[in-house]
Amino acid sequence: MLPQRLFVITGATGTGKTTVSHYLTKYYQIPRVITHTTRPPRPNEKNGRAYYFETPTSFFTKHYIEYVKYADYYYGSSREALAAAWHKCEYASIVLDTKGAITYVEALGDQVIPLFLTVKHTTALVTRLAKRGDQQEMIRRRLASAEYKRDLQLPVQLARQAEVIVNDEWATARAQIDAIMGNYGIKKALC
Ligand SMILES: Nc1nc2c(ncn2[C@@H]2O[C@H](COP(=O)(O)OP(=O)(O)O)[C@@H](O)[C@H]2O)c(=O)[nH]1
Ligand SMILES: Nc1ncnc2c1ncn2[C@@H]1O[C@H](COP(=O)(O)OP(=O)(O)O)[C@@H](O)[C@H]1O
Repeated sequence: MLPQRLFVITGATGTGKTTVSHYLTKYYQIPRVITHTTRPPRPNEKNGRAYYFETPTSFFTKHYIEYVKYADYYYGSSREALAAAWHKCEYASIVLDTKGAITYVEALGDQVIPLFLTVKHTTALVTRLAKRGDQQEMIRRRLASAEYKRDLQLPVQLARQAEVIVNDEWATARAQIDAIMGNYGIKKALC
């Protein structure tokens, strides 16, 4: 049996984690582990696709590998969702904050391939979040949070394994992702 591997996509808000996850699904058929959150959906976010959207009560009825509080909302990833993604393909991806990414590296070791996303100038992030349709108050709270500031830096616990992707220009970031996939022998339309 082939080893199961997990691309853990992490980095600060707006750096392109969701974009990368969608790219891996669309062009490499790598399934994404869907996580749970108490955050309200943004425009175009559908329940069961972007997240499982939960109430503060329903959130705590699930079984989590880990969960975090990020800028006032809870987010958690379940063992069942990871198993479901690995059932489809020996590679899967998950989008996590850096705290969650560290938990996964500690739990799964070299099965985890962290992809740390960053940008050269954080001013670009504000524009991106507004363009994405995030409400102004949400952007303000998000950028003022300790979690946002923390996630701008690559944590030391991820440094050995992480691929750092500077996503200023999508064409450049995409080429780097294609090169990473190539290094793992992953071809387009893998599963
Ligand atoms: N630890 C952990 N982080 C999660 C989980 N689901 C989502 N996140 C992270 O929570 C943070 C906030 O997510 P979101 O509200 O969608 O904002 P975004 O980063 O602007 O797309 C991001 O860093 C996500 O990667 C989870 O199950 N566990
Ligand atoms: N290289 C890029 N240049 C400009 N806009 C981008 C780039 N990468 C992603 N975006 C856009 O920026 C917004 C935030 O990206 P997203 O993938 O949602 O980030 P995250 O999941 O890290 O919060 C989205 O509207 C996305 O389409």
